Amino acid sequence: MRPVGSKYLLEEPLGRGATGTVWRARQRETAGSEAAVAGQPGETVAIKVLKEELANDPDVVMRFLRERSVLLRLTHHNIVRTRDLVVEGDLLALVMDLIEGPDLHRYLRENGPFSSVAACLVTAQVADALAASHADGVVHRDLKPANVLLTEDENGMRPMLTDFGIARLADSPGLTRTQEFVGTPAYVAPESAEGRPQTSAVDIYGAGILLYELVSGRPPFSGDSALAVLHQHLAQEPERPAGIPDPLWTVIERCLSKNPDQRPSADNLARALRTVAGGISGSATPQAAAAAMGVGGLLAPDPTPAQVPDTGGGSNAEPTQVLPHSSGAAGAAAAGAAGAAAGAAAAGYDPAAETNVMPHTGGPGGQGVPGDPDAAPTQHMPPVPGNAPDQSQQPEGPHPWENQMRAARDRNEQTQVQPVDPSLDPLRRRPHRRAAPPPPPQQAPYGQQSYGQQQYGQGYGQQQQQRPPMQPPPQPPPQPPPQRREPQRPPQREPRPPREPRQRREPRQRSANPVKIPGLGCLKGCLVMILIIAVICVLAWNLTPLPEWWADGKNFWESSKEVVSNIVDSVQNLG
Ligand SMILES: Nc1ncnc2c1ncn2[C@@H]1O[C@H](COP(=O)(O)OP(=O)(O)OP(=O)(O)O)[C@@H](O)[C@H]1O
Repeated sequence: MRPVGSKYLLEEPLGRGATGTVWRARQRETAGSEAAVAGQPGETVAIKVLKEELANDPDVVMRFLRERSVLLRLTHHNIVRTRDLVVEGDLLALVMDLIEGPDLHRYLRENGPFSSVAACLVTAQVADALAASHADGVVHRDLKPANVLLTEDENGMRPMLTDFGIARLADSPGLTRTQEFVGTPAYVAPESAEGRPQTSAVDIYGAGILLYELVSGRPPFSGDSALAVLHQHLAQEPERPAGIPDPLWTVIERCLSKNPDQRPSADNLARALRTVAGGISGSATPQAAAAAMGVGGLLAPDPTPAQVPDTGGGSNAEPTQVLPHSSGAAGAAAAGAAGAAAGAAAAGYDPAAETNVMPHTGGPGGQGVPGDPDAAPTQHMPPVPGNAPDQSQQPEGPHPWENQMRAARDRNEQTQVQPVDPSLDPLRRRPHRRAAPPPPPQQAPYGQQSYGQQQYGQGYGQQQQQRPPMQPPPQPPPQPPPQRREPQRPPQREPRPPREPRQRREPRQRSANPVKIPGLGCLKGCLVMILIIAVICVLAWNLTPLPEWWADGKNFWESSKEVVSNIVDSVQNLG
């Protein structure tokens, strides 16, 4: 069993995705006040340990720390709760509630498609989770059956949406340096595939695909390669599976609109699906059936969808929305690319596979490059020539956070999760970023307002999971006796006021001439100048008639000695 921080022990792997491995783990001791759920010793939890390449990416680390309060406060009846975020040396991990049931992908594989009514009711709960997160400004961006876990409660099967924040953590400039984006081809919205501005409507598209898959057993678009699938998202209408009631098909079609503005809000989707479920069930009343037939009127879009900045999708003011994204290829490029690149990405492509790291729709003839052996279905594709982001915007030199991480690693820190002061966010000043990151989420709401109180005081109130109020954060808990740590840390000092960030200094230029001019304070220069003067004097003495005029033909050394002894005599006489 491997410890994670001082608080958790990894027991056995539950599964592996493109962004990390999920472990069943046990709480070793109660977590400190920095965790959303302190937990009890012996309690079982699920821990997602992020892949090394993510954990080593300073941008991911920065976002991990900065967004911890967003992730920790995202609580809903249908969202797997994130209990804690752990940073320890090279390791980044999310501690979650352990859900014992299967995920929807596995459930579908083992049990086949759902009835139309069941599919509506399951997707309605997923839409509830999306409505809550969108209201908080969080866009999931990787909605798919594998990210919906099923648990049983007194009301039957309850879907729980997980992996919130993973896409946003993984979608790092460090990764997008290679002009890739994170997503799963079968569930990627057209605007994401094309690199157009993204909003919470991408999640509605994902919900539409999920709903389609629940009733038909397969996603609407599939193909031999990732690009072939992306092409269909962009250009092809979904085929209507046999036996789907009209109102349900209306909902699916609206969710799968190519135009994000025509997709319903998550709230409206949930309401519409419940109306459809009520109207198509065997025991439906005529009124319920009529209401279901009029479902189109319930599918109003979100007038203020949560934005995904840096995709061109919104302002940078919202801390919860920063999802940097590299620019992508035009739809036409994708369409043209699909066929040509089909062979490149064909091998091993599974439309329902785990999150893929995908290019922004590669250009014609794109060749696959070796993928990550840890995540076999992950597909890396080359960038489109001419669509590569401006190289001048690439970061140069070490990332400011590298120093902080290195310092943390050198101290061999255990479970240090620190809130980040917005004024200290070094990325705000990074020249390569187009958009300054927004201020980090406020610490104040901890313990003051539960998520449900903030967003759904009345509506979904009874569905909210109330988190126990938290202690005011920043005083770190006393450290456990160090196992590997060398010297004892000094006692906690008063927190310092935020310092003005230092400008990065240009590396010092060495002069082409290593000898400084005398008079500018350089001893070496003085000595060299004295030497030069002495050489000039010797040359002048030997090559000019100076000795005849001045010293009756004596050589340089004799006359020099005479001059020096005269000076010494004069000084002594003066004394
Ligand atoms: N909180 C949890 N409790 C129990 N099992 C979980 C939990 N979270 C994830 N799992 C399981 O762990 C496995 C891997 O999860 P992970 O999220 O890494 O997979 P994935 O969604 O395919 O990956 P990715 O989103 O990175 O592509 C899945 O089978 C999932 O069912």
